[in-house]
Amino acid sequence: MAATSLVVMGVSGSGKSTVAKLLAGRLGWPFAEGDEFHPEANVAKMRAGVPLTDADREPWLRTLRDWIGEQAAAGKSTVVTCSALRRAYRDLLREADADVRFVHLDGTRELIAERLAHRSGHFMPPALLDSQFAALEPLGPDEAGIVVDVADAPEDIVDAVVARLDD
Ligand SMILES: Nc1ncnc2c1ncn2[C@@H]1O[C@H](COP(=O)(O)OP(=O)(O)OP(=O)(O)O)[C@@H](O)[C@H]1O
Ligand SMILES: O=C(O)[C@H](O)[C@@H](O)[C@H](O)[C@H](O)CO
Repeated sequence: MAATSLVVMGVSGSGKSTVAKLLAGRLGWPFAEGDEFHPEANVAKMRAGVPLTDADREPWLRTLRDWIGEQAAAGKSTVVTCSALRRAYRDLLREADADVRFVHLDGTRELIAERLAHRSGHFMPPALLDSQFAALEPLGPDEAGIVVDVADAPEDIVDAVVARLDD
């Protein structure tokens, strides 16, 4: 049985880091913060308020895919944060030799903008939120994964994900 990788996805500020760290702790699975896999040029671009292009994201997605694959080859299931906004990005991550499933943190622009307005110490400017929603393609019915509501508390979201792991 292949190892699983749960990719916690959604727009900037949807709570990926918050939820994924809790989830990884609960499951005891290795965790990767997708933000840390960006080439320096991508971080500089986002910091400057410029949305990433498909070409910018491709090398980043490849390194994440490779990390998932390496862990799976060692028999380890993983939790990863990655915005994974477009289906093509998720297709790339699914190339990993693992059971790759997505957890979409779904919420309104209003709620997420409000949270971003109160977050400090992060390179991603709130002004990029509209571009994130513009790029977002929700999970298709044929894509393995679940959608959770970010209005719920992080612990409740983790409970919901764990409860559905055996689906
Ligand atoms: N379910 C939640 N309820 C209340 N506040 C939350 C919830 N999830 C996250 N937050 C808060 O919202 C802000 C954004 O969360 P977080 O940094 O985890 O998002 P992110 O998706 O990882 O963002 P980015 O993609 O920009 O790194 C943080 O200040 C966090 O504390
Ligand atoms: O695809 C993207 O535009 C990026 O991945 C962003 O979403 C950031 O990495 C992150 O979510 C912001 O901190």
